[in-house]
Amino acid sequence: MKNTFFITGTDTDCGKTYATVSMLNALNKQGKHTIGLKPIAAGAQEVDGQLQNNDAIQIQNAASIKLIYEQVNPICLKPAIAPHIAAKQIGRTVQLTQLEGFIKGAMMRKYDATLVEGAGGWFVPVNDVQMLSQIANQMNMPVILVVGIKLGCINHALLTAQAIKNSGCQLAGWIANEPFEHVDCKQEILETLHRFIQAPCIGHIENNATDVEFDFERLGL
Ligand SMILES: Nc1ncnc2c1ncn2[C@@H]1O[C@H](COP(=O)(O)OP(=O)(O)OP(=O)(O)O)[C@@H](O)[C@H]1O
Ligand SMILES: C[C@H](N)[C@H](N)CCCCCC(=O)O
Ligand SMILES: [Mg+2]
Repeated sequence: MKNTFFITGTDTDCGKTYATVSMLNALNKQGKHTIGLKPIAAGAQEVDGQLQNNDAIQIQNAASIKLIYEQVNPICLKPAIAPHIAAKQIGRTVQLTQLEGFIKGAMMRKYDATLVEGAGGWFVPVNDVQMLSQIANQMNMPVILVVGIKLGCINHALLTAQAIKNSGCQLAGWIANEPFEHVDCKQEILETLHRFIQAPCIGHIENNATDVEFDFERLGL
C-alpha cells in the first residue's frame, strides 16, 4: 500500500508508540495528512463505557486525519498480555483477513502517510496459526524497525531485521529510540547497529525528546 508503513520493534516497550507519535508529529509539521492505526491492542481500560487502549488513544490524537476510535483500533482486548492469549481469555477469535478489512476501511481517506503500529515484537501471534506481522506482507507495507536502546538490543535488532527479510517484507528503515536516560556504552551500541543493520537509520529519538527530525526522504515521503 502506498506510503503506508508497519511499525515494529525489538520488543514490547521498546518505544513503537513513542516513535509512531513522534513521526506523526514530524509529518504533520510538514503539512502532511497522516493516518495512524493500532489494528490490534492488548491492554485496555474502560472510557465512557468503551474499552480503549492507551497506544491507540495517543496515535488517534497525533494523526492529522481524525478517525473514530474503532477505526484506529478495531480490535481492543482488555488483558495486557500477548494478543492471542488475551483473545482466547475473552473467547474471541482474531483473523488477519478481518484486520486487513479494518485497515483498508480506515484508509479510505485521502492521506499522505499511514503508520500502522504492530504489537510487541515482530513475531507476535494473533491466533494459534497467524502472526500479526503477516499483515505487513499481505498488504505490502514496508517495515520500520524501532530499536529500544539498551543492553541486549544489538541481538534483538539484528534478529528482527533478518526475520523481517525472511518474512518477505522490506525493511524500509530503522529508528534508534532511547527509552532509558542512561545506557552504558550507548555510542558503541549505536555504532554497532549502524554497521550491521542493512537499512537506513531514519531517526534517533533521544530520551524524553519532544521535537524529533526524521529522514522521511529515505522512505519516499
Ligand atoms: N524516547 C523516549 N523517551 C522517554 N520515554 C520513552 C521513550 N521511548 C519510550 N518511552 C517510554 O517507554 C514506555 C514504552 O514505550 P512505548 O509504549 O512507546 O513502547 P511500545 O513498543 O509501543 O510498547 P507496546 O508493545 O506495548 O506497544 C512508555 O512509557 C514510553 O513513554
Ligand atoms: C501487553 C503489551 N504491552 C503488548 N500490548 C503486547 C505484548 C505482546 C508480547 C508477546 C510476546 O512476545 O511474548
Ligand atoms: Mg505501543
